[in-house]
Amino acid sequence: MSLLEEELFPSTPGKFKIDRGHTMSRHFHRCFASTSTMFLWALFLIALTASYLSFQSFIDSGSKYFSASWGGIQWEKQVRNSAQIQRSGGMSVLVTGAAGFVGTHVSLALKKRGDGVIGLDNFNNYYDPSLKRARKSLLNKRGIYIVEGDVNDARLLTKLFDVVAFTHVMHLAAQAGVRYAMKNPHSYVHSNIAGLVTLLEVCKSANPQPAIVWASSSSVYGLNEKVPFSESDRTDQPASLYAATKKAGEEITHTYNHIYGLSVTGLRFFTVYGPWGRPDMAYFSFTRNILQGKPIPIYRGKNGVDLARDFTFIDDIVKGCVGSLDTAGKSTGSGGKKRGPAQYRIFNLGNTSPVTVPTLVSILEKHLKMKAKRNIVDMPGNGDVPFTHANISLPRRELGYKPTTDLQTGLKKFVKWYLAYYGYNRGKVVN
Ligand SMILES: O=C(O)[C@H]1O[C@H](OP(=O)(O)OP(=O)(O)OC[C@H]2O[C@@H](n3ccc(=O)[nH]c3=O)[C@H](O)[C@@H]2O)[C@H](O)[C@@H](O)[C@H]1O
Repeated sequence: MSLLEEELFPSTPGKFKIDRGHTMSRHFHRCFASTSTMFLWALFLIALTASYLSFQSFIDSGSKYFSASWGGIQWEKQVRNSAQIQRSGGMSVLVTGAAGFVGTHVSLALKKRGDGVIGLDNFNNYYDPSLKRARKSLLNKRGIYIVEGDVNDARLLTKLFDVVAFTHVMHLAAQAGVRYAMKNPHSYVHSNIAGLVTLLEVCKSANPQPAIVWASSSSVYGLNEKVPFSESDRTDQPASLYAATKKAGEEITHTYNHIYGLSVTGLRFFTVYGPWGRPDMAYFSFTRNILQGKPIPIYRGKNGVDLARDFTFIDDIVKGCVGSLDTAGKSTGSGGKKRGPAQYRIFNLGNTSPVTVPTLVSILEKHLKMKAKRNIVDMPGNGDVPFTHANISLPRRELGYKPTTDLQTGLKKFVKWYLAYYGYNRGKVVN
C-alpha cells in the first residue's frame, strides 16, 4: 500500500495519524466516517440484492424442475400402495419416464402380473403433454401412481427410496429424438447425463441397492457399417448428440457398476413403434400428415439409397424389458460401498428385419386406405444414420427375447389405436 493510500485508508484505527492539526483531523475523521458508512450501506444493499436474486433463481429452477407436489402422509400412502407387491417372488419397481411411450407399456405389464410399480415423470413439453396425461390416466386406472418430478431432483428420489425399498429401477426417462438434439443440445445433457448421474447417486446410496435396467439406444452404433449390429461392435462414432449422450450413459453406468456394485443392464432399443407412441417419430407424424392430406418428407441417403430401420414393436420391447428385470442379478453394494463384483450387461432389443422408409409409408397407406403425398428429399446432415439392423442372439440366449411382430402387423395395431385415440372413428373430418 502506498503512503497516500495508507493515510486515506488506514488498515487499523490506531494507525490514523493525528499530528496534523485538530480541525483537519476532525474534518478528515467526519469525512472518513461518512465514507465508511456509505461504503457499509452499499455493501449491505449489494448483499441484499444478491441474496434476493439467488433466492429468485432458486425459486425459478425449483419450479422448473422440482415442483414440490410431493410429500406428506397421504402422498406416502399412495406411493406405498402402488409399490405393493401382489405376487410371491415379485418385485417393486421405480419406473422413470413412466408417462412416456415405453414407460407406460412396461408399467402396465409389470402391474398386470402383480409387481409393485411407482412411476416418475416430469411431463415436459418435448411433445404434446396431453398424450402423456392420457397415458397417466390409463396407468392410474390400473392402480399405478405417477409421481410428478424430475430425475435431477435428488431430494425426491431419496424420499422415494425412504418410503419404498425398490428392488429394481427401470430407467426410461430421457430426452429422446435424434434430430432435436441440434435444436436443444442442453436438454440431452440435462436428462441423459445429469439426470442419470443423479439417479445413480441415489441408487448407489440406497440400502438395499436396486438392480438397474435402463434405455440406451441403437443410435450408439452411429457410423458403424458392420451389419447386423452386435453388442461388441464399435460404438465410438456417434452421429448425433443424442447418440453421444446414450453412449456416455453406458460408460457412466459402467463406472457405478465398477465402483459401487450396482447391477446394470443397458438396452439398445431399435426404433420402437406402436399404440400410444411418440408423436415426434416418423411413423406417427407420417400417419398424421397422410390423414390431413399434407406432404411427408421422406429422407433419402447418399446415391439415392433408401434409409432403413429395424423397426421394433412395443410389445416385443416390453418383453425384452421385463425379461431383463427378471434376469437382473442383485446389486452387491450397501451403504455406498461395493461388496463384490456385480452384473453389467448390454443387449440389443431390435426386430432383426430392417424395412426401408418408403416401404413403411406404403404399409401406412394400406392401413389408412389413403395415398401419401411423398416428398423425397436428401437426408439432412442432422444426426441421422442410413440404416440400423440388430443382431439379437445375445438377448435371445440370455433373456429368451424373441420378437414376434412384423411391421405390417404392428402398424395395423398402431393405426387402429391412432384412429380411435384422435377420434377418426367417430367421424372426425379429415382435411
Ligand atoms: O433406435 C433408436 O435408438 C432411435 O429410434 C428413433 O430414431 P429414428 O430411428 O431416427 O426414428 P424416426 O425419427 O422415427 O425416423 C425413422 C426413419 O424415418 C426417417 N425420417 C424421419 C423423419 C422425416 O420427416 N422423414 C424421414 O424420412 C429417418 O431418417 C429414419 O430413417 C427414436 O426417435 C430415437 O429416440 C431413438 O430411440
